[in-house]
Amino acid sequence: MAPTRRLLDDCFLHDRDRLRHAEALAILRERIVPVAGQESVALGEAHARILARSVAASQNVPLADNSAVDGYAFLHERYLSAGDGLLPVSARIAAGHPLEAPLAAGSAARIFTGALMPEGADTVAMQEDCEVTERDGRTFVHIPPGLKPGANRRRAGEDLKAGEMLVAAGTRLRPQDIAAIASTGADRVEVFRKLRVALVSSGDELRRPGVPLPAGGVYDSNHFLLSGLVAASGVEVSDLGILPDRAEAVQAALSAAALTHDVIVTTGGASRGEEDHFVSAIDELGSRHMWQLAIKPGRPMNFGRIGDCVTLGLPGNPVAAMVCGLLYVLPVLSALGGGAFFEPVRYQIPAAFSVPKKKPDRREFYRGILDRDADGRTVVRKFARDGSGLITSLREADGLIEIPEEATSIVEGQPVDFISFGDYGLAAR
Ligand SMILES: Nc1nc2c(c(=O)[nH]1)N[C@H]1C(S)=C(S)[C@@H](COP(=O)(O)OP(=O)(O)OC[C@H]3O[C@@H](n4cnc5c(N)ncnc54)[C@H](O)[C@@H]3O)O[C@H]1N2
Ligand code: MOO
Repeated sequence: MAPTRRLLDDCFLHDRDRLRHAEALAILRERIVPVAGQESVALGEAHARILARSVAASQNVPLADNSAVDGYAFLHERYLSAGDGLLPVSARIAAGHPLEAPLAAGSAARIFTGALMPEGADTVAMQEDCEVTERDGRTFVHIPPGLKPGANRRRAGEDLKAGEMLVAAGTRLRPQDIAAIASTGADRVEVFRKLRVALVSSGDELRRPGVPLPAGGVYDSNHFLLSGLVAASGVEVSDLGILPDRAEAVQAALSAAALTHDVIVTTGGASRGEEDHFVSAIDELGSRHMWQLAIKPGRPMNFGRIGDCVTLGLPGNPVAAMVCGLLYVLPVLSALGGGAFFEPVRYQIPAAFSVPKKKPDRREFYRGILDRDADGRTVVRKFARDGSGLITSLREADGLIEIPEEATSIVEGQPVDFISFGDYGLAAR
């Protein structure tokens, strides 16, 4: 039987006693209940929103057979029997201007990409392959041999069939999903309402950029890191600014914010120094579901609730804030907002580095840089410096290298798990 872990109440524990990544995810998955509110939005407003009601295709796409190329349309059977492949051109059909009558028997139609196939034609030859001649004031086209019946014709419903499930409820709408819905003629979708997310930074040392720093001051860079990360998941962000290191001020701000937000994301003040007040504020105002994880960086991460509002407390060190933002905050926002509690894809990539000694019992995340070895194989390098305060490492990296709890060393060439920033839309271009 797995040993039960006690509720962690101090930061001087051994990693063995801390909550593991998988346990933290299990707690989050279990305790997050999606918001109920829904609304109808126009497709133009639907990007990154989470679909609340599944959408089925109301009609075939394409609606009718049409030409895939600019060329000449004809009836395959007749072209075979014509022998020399020479057909008179009896019509011209542009996209949006269908032929009113059937195509004259034994003739071809000049046709353009996307134009409706006329009745009496089933195949199209590309114009580059055809030879056009004028004879006695009439135009003839020579269709090359070897075309299969139905060539270059797009069939009605080949993209979507009427009635087919198109996008399932719970999907975060991507441009290609919205394009598919638009292709069926629907102009609105039912989505979950936007989550209201409050962002709070904490620490007497912090200042917003634009003012001079006092001695010992630090600019609040995490605000911009986290607001960008969460805004990309289609939520409404309110900026609650910087809270001082005073218990009453932190409590007052959190209890007020909890009344008007679905989620409060804090950064800093997450460990339990005397100047760190978030954890005690959550204990005072609501309940804490987890704190102190067996991960590096990100150890002081916490999760709790004040009334109906979920609180996610991220460490102040920027690298830890980003790691926790990607691994915990984004899946929580997705699940709360009606979507999936998603797991990032792990790519197995050979390590171009070695770690002779890793502490067991904790999961470590290094900043990984993709590279090629002498044979052209993709490998992953580790950003040389480990500091949790190095924003540079987040900018240089292509993603996170994830080393599981049980590992005690990494040998060069060994495959390691890689989580790509690109999968979050955060790749450098
Ligand atoms: N005795 C212990 N000390 C520390 C522990 C521990 O377990 N025991 N954990 C360390 C770890 S791990 C981390 S991570 C940090 C995080 O602690 P906090 O969340 O309480 O963060 P702060 O102490 O407020 O700040 C840490 C660091 O980050 C800078 N910071 C804070 N907020 C921002 C911001 N918005 N933008 C940019 N930089 C920020 C802050 O100035 C500090 O340098 O605690 C370790 N200590
Ligand atoms: O684990 Mo902290 O989260 O070192 O940066």
